[in-house]
Amino acid sequence: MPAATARVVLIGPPAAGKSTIGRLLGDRLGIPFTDTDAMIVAAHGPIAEIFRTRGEARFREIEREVVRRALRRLLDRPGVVSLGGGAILNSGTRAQLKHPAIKVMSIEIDEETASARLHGSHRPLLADEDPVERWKALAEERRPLYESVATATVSASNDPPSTVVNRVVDVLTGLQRAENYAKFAAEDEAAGDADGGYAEDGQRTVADDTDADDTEGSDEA
Ligand SMILES: Nc1ncnc2c1ncn2[C@@H]1O[C@H](COP(=O)(O)OP(=O)(O)O)[C@@H](O)[C@H]1O
Ligand SMILES: O=C(O)C1=C[C@@H](OP(=O)(O)O)[C@@H](O)[C@H](O)C1
Ligand SMILES: [Mg+2]
Repeated sequence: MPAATARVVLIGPPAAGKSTIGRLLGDRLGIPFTDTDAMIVAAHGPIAEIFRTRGEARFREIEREVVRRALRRLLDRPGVVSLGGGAILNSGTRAQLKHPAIKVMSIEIDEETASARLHGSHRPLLADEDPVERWKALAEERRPLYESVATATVSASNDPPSTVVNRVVDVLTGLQRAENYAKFAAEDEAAGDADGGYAEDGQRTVADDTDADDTEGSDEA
């Protein structure tokens, strides 16, 4: 995955590991990491406090502004941005996430994993008698929104953060390869190479050092 072009956003329900995985991914790729909740806390104080004194609607307004800036900056330079679980509730945020330069990784966990991670959680939306039930309802309700903006989905249940990061890097590498191939094919087409580099019998006619030895009739065979 060439870090120079990586623009990655992590979305998903609370406790999926967006903040944890995002930080490790930024380190791995050597590009800046931004956690929009941390930016909110730095500017406005603890999230639970914002919910308590100003209400969820005001929190969502503050969140939208912070996310808008973080995603704009992501277009100026590579980076990893972890959003809060509810950021995708905003249609403007969802529209920004549709930018083709941005890869949106939806981090998924199952109910058992969430249950193991929610003990002692300070998330105001899960400060309920039954936080796991509340989490399930939130995750289910938001699922269509996560799916509507996700470039790919990565499972984070039952695996340590390092494994999840590897999985994200693998997905990003695959996406990059597909993009490079599409670019190559488009350039090839534009250059007027009507057979796309293949002869009628399917043999590659463009020089390619990776499979030269496998070519039937090759001098080296
Ligand atoms: N893959 C993982 N395996 C085990 N624990 C994890 C993993 N990812 C995150 N955690 C833990 O789960 C909790 C929630 O992680 P966090 O990164 O804050 O999630 P999010 O930002 O999605 O709400 C934290 O205590 C974190 O240390
Ligand atoms: O799901 C949500 O609506 C929220 C998730 C939290 O972030 P994490 O998803 O990082 O826990 C935080 O933004 C706030 O408590 C609201
Ligand atoms: Mg987080």
